[in-house]
Amino acid sequence: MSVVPAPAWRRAAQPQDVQTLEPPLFALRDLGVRYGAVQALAGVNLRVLPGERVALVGANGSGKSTLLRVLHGLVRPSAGQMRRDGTPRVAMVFQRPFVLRASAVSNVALGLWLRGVRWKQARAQAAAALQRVGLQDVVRRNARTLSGGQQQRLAFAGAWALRPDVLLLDEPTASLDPHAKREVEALMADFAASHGSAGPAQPLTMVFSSHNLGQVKRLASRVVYLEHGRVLADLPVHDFFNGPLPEAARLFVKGEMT
Ligand SMILES: Nc1ncnc2c1ncn2[C@@H]1O[C@H](COP(=O)(O)OP(=O)(O)OP(=O)(O)O)[C@@H](O)[C@H]1O
Repeated sequence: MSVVPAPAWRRAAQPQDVQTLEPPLFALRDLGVRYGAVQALAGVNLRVLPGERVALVGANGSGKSTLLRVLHGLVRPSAGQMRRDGTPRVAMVFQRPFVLRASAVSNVALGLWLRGVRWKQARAQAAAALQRVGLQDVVRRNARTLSGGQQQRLAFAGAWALRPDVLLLDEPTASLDPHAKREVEALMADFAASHGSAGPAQPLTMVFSSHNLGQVKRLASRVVYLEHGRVLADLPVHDFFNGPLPEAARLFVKGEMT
């Protein structure tokens, strides 16, 4: 009798199959999240390793934002558990970043000040972060008057100023025009090639949600496909786009690519 190997996506969905010497930054086991009657995540098993660039894909309402919020610690699981290795610094860029009616530099500095950095130092770090994202010419502009793309870069500066080990991005280019999209994507690639708070030996880890599968192909090292709060496929990016997929994921990819 010949033994037919399980499809790659089925094997990859089993966390015990992931062999690595490195401890995962995040290890989620049978994790579930409920918002009242809504089961936003169910039975999620996921390990995120240092330096990975994980893309979360799936239809609206499949649980991508919730998963990012769990990783950030903003949403508590209602079932299962999440383990974190050590205390990585985690920063998140939200889908609709909140922008204060204040200068760009004050917007970024405020995030640092709220974490205990003195105001003068916070402003200096904020200015450096704005430079990092190419906003050095609008440091003193009222942030509300910045374009959509600039406001998104402002949000990136806010995250960058925290010197994160893990960067979580919720549909970072969703509402941007093509030019701004390209700029923000270039920034994501640039950040992905950076390192965490411990220096060059510690590559930055990125987890982002996206409906833009071209972007996923360009930026991700691994793709997690969610449907109705469950992980249906968890594959290296090449396998996700070239290998066999569960039917629902295959149809999703086909639909999003057209
Ligand atoms: N605060 C909340 N209260 C109640 N239900 C919520 C809340 N946040 C999310 N949900 C529900 O949980 C499910 C998962 O939502 P989530 O925002 O995580 O999905 P998503 O994949 O990020 O969607 P999108 O692509 O539209 O951003 C959806 O059914 C959503 O309506």
